Amino acid sequence: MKKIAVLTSGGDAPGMNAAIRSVVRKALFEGLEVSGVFNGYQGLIEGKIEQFQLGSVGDIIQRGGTILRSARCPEFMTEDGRAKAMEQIKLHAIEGLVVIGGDGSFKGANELVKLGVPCACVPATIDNDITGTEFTIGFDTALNTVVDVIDKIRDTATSHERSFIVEVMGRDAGDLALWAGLGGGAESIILPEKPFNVDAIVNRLKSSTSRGKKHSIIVLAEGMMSATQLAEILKKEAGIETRVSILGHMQRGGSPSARDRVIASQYGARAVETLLSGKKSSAVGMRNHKVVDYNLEEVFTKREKLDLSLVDLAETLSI
Ligand SMILES: Nc1ncnc2c1ncn2[C@@H]1O[C@H](COP(=O)(O)OP(=O)(O)OP(=O)(O)O)[C@@H](O)[C@H]1O
Ligand SMILES: O=P(O)(O)OC[C@H]1O[C@](O)(CO)[C@@H](O)[C@@H]1O
Ligand SMILES: [Mg+2]
Repeated sequence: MKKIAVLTSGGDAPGMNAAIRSVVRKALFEGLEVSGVFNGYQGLIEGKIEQFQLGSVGDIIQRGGTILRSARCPEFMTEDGRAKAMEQIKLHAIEGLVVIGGDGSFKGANELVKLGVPCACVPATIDNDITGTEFTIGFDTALNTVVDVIDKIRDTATSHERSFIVEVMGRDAGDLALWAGLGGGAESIILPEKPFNVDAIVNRLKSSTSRGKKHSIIVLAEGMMSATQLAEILKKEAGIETRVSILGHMQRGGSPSARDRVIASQYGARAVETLLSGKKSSAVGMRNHKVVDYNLEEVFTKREKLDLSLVDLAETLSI
């Protein structure tokens, strides 16, 4: 193998830059040529490909977002789109591709594998929703961002003796909401993975009010419902007034946490090693504090269950 390329795809995640740096520098260290593909699969289709040197990834380990830019690319979901991407891969003599992104980006890589392109996938998404790895790049930074915001909301919730609903990203997964709820001391956490029980939430709010607790924070995962919907339900069913705070894209921004930089550095280098070792279709990740690589197919099997005992713990601790 003489030349590989790297791209970032799907929603950006803090730590993607640290992963790009790791891929590029490890590849150069191993004597490979390495190119950066701009704008994800869209850039692959359009041939937005540049050869990288050591200096191309200088001063980026601490930066949020992705210097390669990212995209959601419907054209790549079509055979025609992928055929155009294959022309560029051949034109640039790319023999292996590192795809940094989420589950959708991994599906895209799997399609390229079927067309004969060896791919190594690096999990990077604030959603933490990739089967086979305990942690994705970006999750830790987003978690710290959300907890920081919950702390701030609690100040005003306490001062005004109000209940707040904080809507957290995560697409269909509740990981970010669960960890942020526990870390932020939320009174209730509502997740797509757990049946929604309006009575239980109302009872918790009422019993804490009767004990003199006048404020509360409900953390809601976006995949369950919208915060506005939940506020309406609580108003209609129990006459409970809440303020709504939808955190939105601020959760994807900011300088990556030290932990995200470390795992990004580990994952990126491991992805290059898997390509060099001749593996054609792999993903890297973390299991029991160890960096691993595994067959990409595993990502598309059923997702491990979220540890819902953490919801019970959060509720026990916030009575
Ligand atoms: N089944 C598929 N076949 C081919 N390409 C796909 C497929 N699914 C997704 N992709 C490609 O991957 C891109 C990114 O996927 P998606 O928008 O789901 O984000 P992601 O990688 O899961 O990241 P995140 O969820 O963090 O935003 C898509 O826009 C598309 O170009
Ligand atoms: O940035 P977009 O395209 O609006 O996508 C938002 C989605 O992307 C994510 O931020 C990352 O997958 C999800 O949590 C969220 O549902
Ligand atoms: Mg995804």
